[in-house]
Amino acid sequence: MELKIALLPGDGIGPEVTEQAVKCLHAVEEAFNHHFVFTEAHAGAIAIDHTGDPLPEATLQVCKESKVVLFGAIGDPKYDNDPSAKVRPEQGLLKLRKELGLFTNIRPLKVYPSLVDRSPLRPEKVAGCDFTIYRELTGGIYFGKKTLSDDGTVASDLCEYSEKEIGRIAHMAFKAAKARNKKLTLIDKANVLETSRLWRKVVTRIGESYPEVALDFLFVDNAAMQMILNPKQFDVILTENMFGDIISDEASVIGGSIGLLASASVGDGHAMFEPIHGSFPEGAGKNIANPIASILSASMLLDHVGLAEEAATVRAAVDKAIEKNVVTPDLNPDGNYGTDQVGDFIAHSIVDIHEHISFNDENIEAGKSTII
Ligand SMILES: NC(=O)C1=CN([C@@H]2O[C@H](COP(=O)(O)OP(=O)(O)OC[C@H]3O[C@@H](n4cnc5c(N)ncnc54)[C@H](O)[C@@H]3O)[C@@H](O)[C@H]2O)C=CC1
Ligand SMILES: CC(C)CC(=O)C(=O)O
Ligand SMILES: [Mg+2]
Repeated sequence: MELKIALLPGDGIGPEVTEQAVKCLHAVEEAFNHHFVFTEAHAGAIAIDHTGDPLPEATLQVCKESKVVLFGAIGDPKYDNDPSAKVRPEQGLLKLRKELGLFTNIRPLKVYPSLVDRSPLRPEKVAGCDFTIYRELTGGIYFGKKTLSDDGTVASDLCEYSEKEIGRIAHMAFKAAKARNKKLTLIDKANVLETSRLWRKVVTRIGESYPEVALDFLFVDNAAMQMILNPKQFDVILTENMFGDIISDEASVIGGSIGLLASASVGDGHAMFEPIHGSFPEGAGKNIANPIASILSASMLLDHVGLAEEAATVRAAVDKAIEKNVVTPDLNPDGNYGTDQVGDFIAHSIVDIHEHISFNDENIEAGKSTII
């Protein structure tokens, strides 16, 4: 298959982890005889440095002309430490999500058996934990009107949702739940927020078309607690933009590190794949960032374009690295493996696994840590 991939490494550790994902995609090309055409472009702080714009028009064009986008991370302390900055790296990412119509962000969490002891929670609480978060990505408070009074003492951010915005992601989450363990939990704050009450109404109505899926509701404060008390109760979580952002970082520690969590953003036709973490500026240039979230994002990309066996092979190679403890310091502070070495190991394993294992429908499905 010939496939056009837009590559936006971004800032901080973004380029380092994306490099490993590209290495793994090259290994897939070699093993399966595909041809991937990468076009690299700037986004985030690096794009501001070059053009003054965190999402230059040329970058947006590259993304629109490619079948899929592989994104690293954006963000830089020089903007984080300057609250008065008018142009910020994060605006580029938000605009990109909006422009590409990526209204659904899928963030799967799976606890690897060999990492159970890395979780800050007790092993029996987390062993076997496997759920997926469906986070709305192009609406809500991140996109609402912002105001700041002339004297700078009063600010506001508007949170707005329409039935249409809620309905389209709700259908995707119900379909995912139907294909998984048939449970959907809507996380909201319907005891306080009007937007949350609209979410409940729309999701309840849509739920009638999915009678096999058990729907329940949790207020977000309780959900944050339940995530730690009993994470195995979850199957598919559906939530709005900001709650999903927060809950998914919290969920990531269950599995041992945020450096393991990948995501797929889909919607009107375009699709983008990125780790859930940020640019981890303190880790940049030190060869310590975990590349697995980026590599698993690449595996979600392969699934998305119909290359299921290739995606399963990447996941199997990641499983092998984790089982053999070929992991970065976030998972093994006493180990000897950096970002590069983990990327090399997984890339070599992809070729090796392809030579020795033939995936059928059953074992492809068994590695279902990705799209649903
Ligand atoms: N999608 C994106 O591009 C995102 C960008 N950001 C931006 O990133 C910058 C830093 O934000 P933070 O709040 O510090 O979040 P962050 O996700 O970059 O880092 C938080 C902590 O998570 C750990 N971590 C993150 N990625 C890791 C990896 N691959 N391997 C090992 N450990 C990892 C580190 O301990 C780090 O201190 C900010 O400018 C922020 O706006 C934040 C979140 C998402
Ligand atoms: C930096 C934000 C725009 C995004 C974020 O934190 C995320 O998508 O997880
Ligand atoms: Mg986030």
